[in-house]
Parts: sequence; structure tokens; C-alpha cells
Amino acid sequence: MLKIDSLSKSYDKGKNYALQDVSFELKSGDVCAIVGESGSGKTTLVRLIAGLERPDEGSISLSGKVLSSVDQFTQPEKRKIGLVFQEYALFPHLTVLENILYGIAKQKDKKERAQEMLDLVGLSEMGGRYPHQLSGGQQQRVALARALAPNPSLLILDEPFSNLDTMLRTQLRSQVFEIIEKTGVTVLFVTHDTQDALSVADEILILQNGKVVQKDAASNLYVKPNNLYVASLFGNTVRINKDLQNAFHCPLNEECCHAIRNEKIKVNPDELTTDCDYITTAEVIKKIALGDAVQLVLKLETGEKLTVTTRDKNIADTINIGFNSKDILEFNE
Ligand SMILES: Nc1ncnc2c1ncn2[C@@H]1O[C@H](COP(=O)(O)OP(=O)(O)OP(=O)(O)O)[C@@H](O)[C@H]1O
Repeated sequence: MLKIDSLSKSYDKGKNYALQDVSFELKSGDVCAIVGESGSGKTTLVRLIAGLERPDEGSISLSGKVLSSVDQFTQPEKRKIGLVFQEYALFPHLTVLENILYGIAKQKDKKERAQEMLDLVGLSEMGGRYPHQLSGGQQQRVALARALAPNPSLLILDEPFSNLDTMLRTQLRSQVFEIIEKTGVTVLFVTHDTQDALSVADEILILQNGKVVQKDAASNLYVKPNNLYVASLFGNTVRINKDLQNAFHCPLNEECCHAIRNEKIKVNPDELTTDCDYITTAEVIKKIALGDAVQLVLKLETGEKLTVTTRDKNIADTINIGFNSKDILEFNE
């Protein structure tokens, strides 16, 4: 449905690549999240797909039609792609209804379609209001209605919730994706928040320095990350370097890189006996109360520092910690 083939983009004539040799495909109805740290190329990728930038190399096809390549270029408004960005980008001098009508001005049944979209996003009664008379979440639902009105083949959401506080963000995220599910539209969803990605996407594409390092189902990314960068995006992870291997007496294959998620490091004495292959002693140098849990900053005999979280309340100044060999992540880097 969407086919991205060897796409590259440089903003400085090839000195640095914002995006390099990116290839992937989406099937009709897929919801795919694009995740990566700041500067990894997420916005560049969606701007290329939307036709707001031209690629240096490679091609973009949607429903079998080439939209961008080195010698072909379809204008953004002809691409059948709906966009919802971080900033609401509604026209402030137009009412909600006029904002939605804007993109479908040539359609015969435009009034009915605009009202249908308002109903879909749960704002049936708000058509006559101006954007400044709406909350942030309502404005973002209008932006969604406007993007969906022309019945796009692909909907691109670029950090649509990042202007909102945590509670509204979670609420709006589930509302937006319920609406999207009803339409069956194919979605590319850019986010730096892995919780956003995990809760709504079928698949997640990870960008690192402009390259795709993994495209996988959400559950696989957690248990089988391709490298330490991917592992760290989905929770605190420490590299098991030589010093940590010495501390835990666990010599590992030197040709690979190894890591363990902090949450897999056990503190509880029962778990240490039943569930840990490698154990060491640690000095507790700091305790930080986190509601019903405590975060411990630990110093190992080898001088390494580690952070673990436990629900145990009675923590001595020196404790045993350990992990199970099955929880070790191994990468070829
Ligand atoms: N218009 C531009 N001119 C020059 N360099 C740019 C331009 N836009 C982006 N870049 C560079 O390209 C790289 C990728 O940027 P991009 O905005 O795509 O990353 P991102 O993953 O979306 O980051 P963020 O999460 O911070 O928005 C960065 O190194 C950035 O500095």
C-alpha cells in the first residue's frame, strides 16, 4: 500500500544524511509508529512522504502510484494523504466547520461530509465555534476531522499529543485511535513516546541516525531489540560491560554486546534464591521514594553504579542483587 524504497535525504548536499537508505512497506489498514530519539529523522521521513520535501534518492509509492522519486514528484495536495501535526494548525479566522470544509471545497456533498466528520470526532455541536473557543484536545480532534474529511489513503500523525498534559494525552490518544479504527485508514504515527507507540501501533519502526534499525511488532521490540539503542528506548537498560561481568561473575561472549533491563535486576531475597543465576553484593548509596516503590542507587564492589526499583520496604545498607541469564539481551555490535 505504502512502499518506501531506499529513501535518502541530506539538507547539506551530502555532508550529513537526515535519512539514509530507508526502505519499508505498510499494508492497507496498518497502524505503524515511527519512534526514535530527537534528530533521528522522523519528521524528515514524514515530510518526504507528505511531499513537503523532495528526496535525494529513492522512491515513495502509495497504492501502486509513484509519488516521489528522483525524476517524479506529485504535489502534496494531490497525494491523498491527511496530516495532523503537533501544533494544531487550524485556521484561527475560520470556524470549526469552515476549517473542515477547507480541504473538501470541491466535493459535492461537502456539508454532509463535514458534519459526518464532526459527529465522528464527537464535536457535533461545535461547528460554529472558532479554534480559540476550544480546548487543546478538542482542537486536535478538529484537526483529525479535517485530515479525514477528504477520505485519505494514508493518515500521518506527527507528535499529535505532545502539546497536551499527561492525563489529557492518554485520554485523547485512546479517543483518536478509536476514531481511526472506525475509518480503517492506514496510519503513520510519529512519536518520541514509546508508551504512545506501544499502546496503539501494530508495528513500530525505529530510526537511529536516519537509518531504520528495526521494524517489528511492539512485543518483539521489547524482548528482542536489535541493539542497545532500541532496548533503551523501551525502558532503562544497562550494558553488561567487563566490570559488570566481573562483579556478577558472569563471563559473556566477547564478540557480542550484552545488556540487562534494570527492571530485571532482582533485590528481593526470595527471588534471588529461586530466580537468579548471577548474584553480587551492592552498597545502597541512595534511596528515592516513588510512592509504593523505592528506587535504589547501588554501588557494586567493582565501583560500578546501578539503579534498581523495588517494592520491598526494609532495605539494609548492603544488599544482594542478581539476575537470571534468560533476561540477558545479546546484540551483534
Ligand atoms: N530544514 C532543515 N535544514 C537542515 N537540517 C535539517 C532540517 N530539518 C532537519 N534537519 C536535520 O536533519 C536531522 C533529522 O531531523 P528530523 O527533524 O527529521 O529529526 P526528528 O527525529 O524528527 O527530531 P525531533 O524528534 O527532535 O523532532 C537532524 O540532524 C536535523 O538537524
